[in-house]
Amino acid sequence: MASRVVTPFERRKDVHTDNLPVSDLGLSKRPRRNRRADWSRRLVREVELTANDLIWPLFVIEGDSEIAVDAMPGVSRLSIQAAVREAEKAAALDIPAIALFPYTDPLLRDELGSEAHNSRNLVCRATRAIKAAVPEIGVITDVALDPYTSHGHDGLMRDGVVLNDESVAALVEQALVQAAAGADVIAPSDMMDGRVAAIRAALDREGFRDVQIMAYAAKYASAFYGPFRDAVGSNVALVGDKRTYQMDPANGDEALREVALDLDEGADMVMVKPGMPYLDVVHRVKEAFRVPTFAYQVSGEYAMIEGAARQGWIDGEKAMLESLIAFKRAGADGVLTYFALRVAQRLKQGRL
Ligand SMILES: NCc1[nH]cc(CCC(=O)O)c1CC(=O)O
Ligand SMILES: [Mg+2]
Repeated sequence: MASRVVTPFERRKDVHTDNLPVSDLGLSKRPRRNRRADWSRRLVREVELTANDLIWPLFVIEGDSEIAVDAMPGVSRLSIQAAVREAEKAAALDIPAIALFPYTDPLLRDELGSEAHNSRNLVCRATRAIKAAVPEIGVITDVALDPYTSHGHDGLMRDGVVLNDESVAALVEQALVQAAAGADVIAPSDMMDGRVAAIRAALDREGFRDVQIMAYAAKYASAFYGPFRDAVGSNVALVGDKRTYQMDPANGDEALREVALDLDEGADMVMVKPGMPYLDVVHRVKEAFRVPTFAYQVSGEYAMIEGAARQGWIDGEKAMLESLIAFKRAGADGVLTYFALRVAQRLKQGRL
């Protein structure tokens, strides 16, 4: 992009500095030298954001109409046909992958989350339609029962307890129908122990050896998921909270243990979630394991930036870009972000 020649505000005639006393600290080291000109700032820049860093989460819903997500201005639940069109747009802008999340009809939700392993469910049909129309884009599907259970939890429940091993069996079935529908990447977001190994074994057994696993390895019990739960309708019913399986926000070392387990069990990529409040975790994971590491800028983070921007309280475009470059600086190889399309459009136009 051509950089315009502008008079630094220091040298503008209308800014009166005549009365300032001259002073010289005699410094030999002046970090500001590298920051004086746009060309120099670009030259010393350490990390860059490109379309290749982006994964775009999309919400899908049955029927033909788009339904706005109240707490995520600018985000809607899309029909399968609309999701196909958005996937086409994303591919044209070189976004490598999209991640699908369904709003399931409440009538299809039950105690067992049975709809999760219906091979004709919304996510499976959306995956088939997108892979048929836009084979070049990666499709990531979420493995967890919360969009399908009447109680809103990610696993199966008995006497108020979210069961681990029983849930893993259900998650394996869910992963298999997604892989059969053409998902390129299975992304377990449920935080049950041992689910990566179980899913890997089942995928291999059923002929899906090349289907990748992106593990939500360090997923925290977070208030920043609020708008997402509204979007997929899992908040209405949610009994209690998810602190018996999602991580305590106070823990960092534990994230390294979780990531080590998921890698050991066969995860191809790992994720830290949420994003911005957990950049230290992203950094530690990348430093410790040097594996493909992703961060999820979750719904509540999007809502904070976009909500404040729409009020005119912050510059939304700048806050969006700053938040995303921060993930790269922390060591993330990529970011799941609801801003993906907007950022990719800007990158294409060279407006960064
Ligand atoms: N297992 C479901 C799931 N997968 C992704 C998100 C959150 C994504 C977001 O907030 O954008 C959640 C919500 C939750 O765990 O309650
Ligand atoms: Mg784990």
